[in-house]
Amino acid sequence: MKIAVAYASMTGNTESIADEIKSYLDEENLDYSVFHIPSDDFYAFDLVNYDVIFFGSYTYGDGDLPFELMDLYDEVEDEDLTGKRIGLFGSCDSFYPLYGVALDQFKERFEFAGATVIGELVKVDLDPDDKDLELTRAMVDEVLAIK
Ligand SMILES: Cc1cc2nc3c(=O)[nH]c(=O)nc-3n(C[C@H](O)[C@H](O)[C@H](O)COP(=O)(O)O)c2cc1C
Repeated sequence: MKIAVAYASMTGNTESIADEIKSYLDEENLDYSVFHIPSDDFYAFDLVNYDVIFFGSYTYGDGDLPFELMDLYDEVEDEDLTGKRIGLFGSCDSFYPLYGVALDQFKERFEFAGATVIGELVKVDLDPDDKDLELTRAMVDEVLAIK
């Protein structure tokens, strides 16, 4: 099973969730590749190389996608992601009316491309607390179907 953890994070909160996913995968002795977009190149066509993708996005602007994920979002439409299992996570801020909607948009787009988005969307209000990290691990369990 090939696993990727791919995410964008401007101020580090989404990265903290990604770090929890990485720790958990390490504990389970699972191999994975990590992409912090845009420092690491990761395009829509890279998704097809993985069976499982943990994909992280914060929400920006007025319920917008992060700028660095916009091309990927557009190009997912052209990929066939049938059979891919995806878990979505990201930091948001409940101060904003459009709370974490980037994740809803990615869910819709990944499903359009044939992928299965599994478990709850892990929307975290700013930096993750212990409860958020528990929910993150529960999402990973569901996506991997390991527990
Ligand atoms: C200019 C600006 C606009 C934002 N707009 C939203 C928004 O519409 N909805 C939301 O849930 N969060 C919004 N946020 C909050 C970010 O998603 C939040 O700060 C998050 O923790 C950033 O994640 P990161 O640390 O991984 O970069 C906004 C933040 C900024 C600075």
